[in-house]
Amino acid sequence: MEQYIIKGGNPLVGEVNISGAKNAALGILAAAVMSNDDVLVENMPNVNDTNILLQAIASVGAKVERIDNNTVKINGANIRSLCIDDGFIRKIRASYYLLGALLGKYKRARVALPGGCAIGSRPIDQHIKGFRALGAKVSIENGMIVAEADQLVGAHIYFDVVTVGATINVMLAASMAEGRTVLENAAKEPHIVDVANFLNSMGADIKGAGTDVIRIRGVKRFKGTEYAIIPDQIEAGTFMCAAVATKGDITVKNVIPKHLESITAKLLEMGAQIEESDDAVRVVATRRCHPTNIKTLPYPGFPTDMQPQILIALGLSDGTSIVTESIFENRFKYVDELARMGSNIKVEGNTAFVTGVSEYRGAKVTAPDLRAGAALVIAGLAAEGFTTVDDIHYIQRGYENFEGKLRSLGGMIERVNSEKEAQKFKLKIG
Ligand SMILES: CC(=O)N[C@H]1[C@@H](OP(=O)(O)OP(=O)(O)OC[C@H]2O[C@@H](n3ccc(=O)[nH]c3=O)[C@H](O)[C@@H]2O)O[C@H](CO)[C@@H](O)[C@@H]1O
Ligand SMILES: C=C(OP(=O)(O)O)C(=O)O
Repeated sequence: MEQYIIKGGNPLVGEVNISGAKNAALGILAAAVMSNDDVLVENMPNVNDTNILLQAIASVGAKVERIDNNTVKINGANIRSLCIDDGFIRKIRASYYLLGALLGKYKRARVALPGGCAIGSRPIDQHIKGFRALGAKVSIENGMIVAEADQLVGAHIYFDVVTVGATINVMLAASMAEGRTVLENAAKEPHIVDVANFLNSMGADIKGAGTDVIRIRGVKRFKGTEYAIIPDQIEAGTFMCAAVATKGDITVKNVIPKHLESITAKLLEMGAQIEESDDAVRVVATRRCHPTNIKTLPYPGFPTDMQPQILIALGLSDGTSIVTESIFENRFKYVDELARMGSNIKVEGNTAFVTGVSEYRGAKVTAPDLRAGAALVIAGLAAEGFTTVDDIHYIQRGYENFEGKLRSLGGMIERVNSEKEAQKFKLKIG
């Protein structure tokens, strides 16, 4: 099993290019099959989740052509099966976008129930409610979500909770329904806007994405398009927190600073210096950071996908912070792992009381999920001594060339496959 070996204690310094947003890419790649013409998607993050989705798209007959590392051409003209199920697709969350896309285009689909990070119960009732409101019959049969409709008809849908997945999924299906759909209490994340912009570039008629009311007029068919995915807000935020945790100086490049505002605001409160330009943000941290309180919220609030990474920095602050996780009920599992590194954190329900320690000490830890895994890597880079992070396949789901980017900032990190390789790395860097 692959693991990361890290020798910590060095500030991370330099510039890093941020990849395309995983959570936008997943919606966009699924949506691409709705056109029968060529769709070129640029700035696609080359990560396990996008690769699994592309394999699934290809397995039902869509043409998938890799142009280069971050560009793919998709043509959905010859889709021959509307049933998507394999061991891999069951592991990712965004498999459910194929349901919305295929239901919209062909009025029926069967897709395995989604997986994704085990961070809470993650129901899909709002997706089902939305599809049903459009006139589909939806059932769960042997681990598959089955949706079919004689005709999809636009509807007025009020989501009971603010949900990214259901907003995108119902938007996909409604974009090819008859007539008008209004989505109320819609999620406003940048990737919702990106998926809507992508659909519009194929000929959809979607207005209001980025606000909590999205209005969609269904169209009969989509044309081809060329589209570049937005930069990844969460990857950028992860490197920004790494700068603070390691008392470094990192410029994240190819970003949209507006998307990072909730993260920037918290890092400023923690005492970091921040410089913004049109498409870059520099984070400089010269001394131990200050504590602050954080509550995760839907956009434009502080993202739940950034909670573990900022908590790693707060765990080294000069006081006590309160971090409240309001989106997923089980997103503090990594705190037990961090305790092995000498942290002082107490979790009660959805709240973590984080008392800063002067340093982390290297230890052997296991990544429980994607963002917590990345957070433990940052802890390792900030820690004294060697850290081993196991189960790094979680991290590879969503970070492109994570260790390469960290190395370019001076991080001493190696991906190894055996104890022998681990020892070799340790001997090399001493
Ligand atoms: C692939 C992808 O884009 N994943 C992101 C997406 O996940 P995902 O789309 O699964 O998350 P949602 O925004 O849907 O979930 C938000 C909240 O709504 C609840 N809920 C959701 C759907 C539903 O039908 N019923 C329901 O009750 C969830 O349990 C959760 O408490 O948004 C999350 C919140 O920003 C991020 O952490 C994930 O990285
Ligand atoms: C939770 C995440 O992803 P997913 O919804 O795909 O599990 C994430 O990206 O942090």
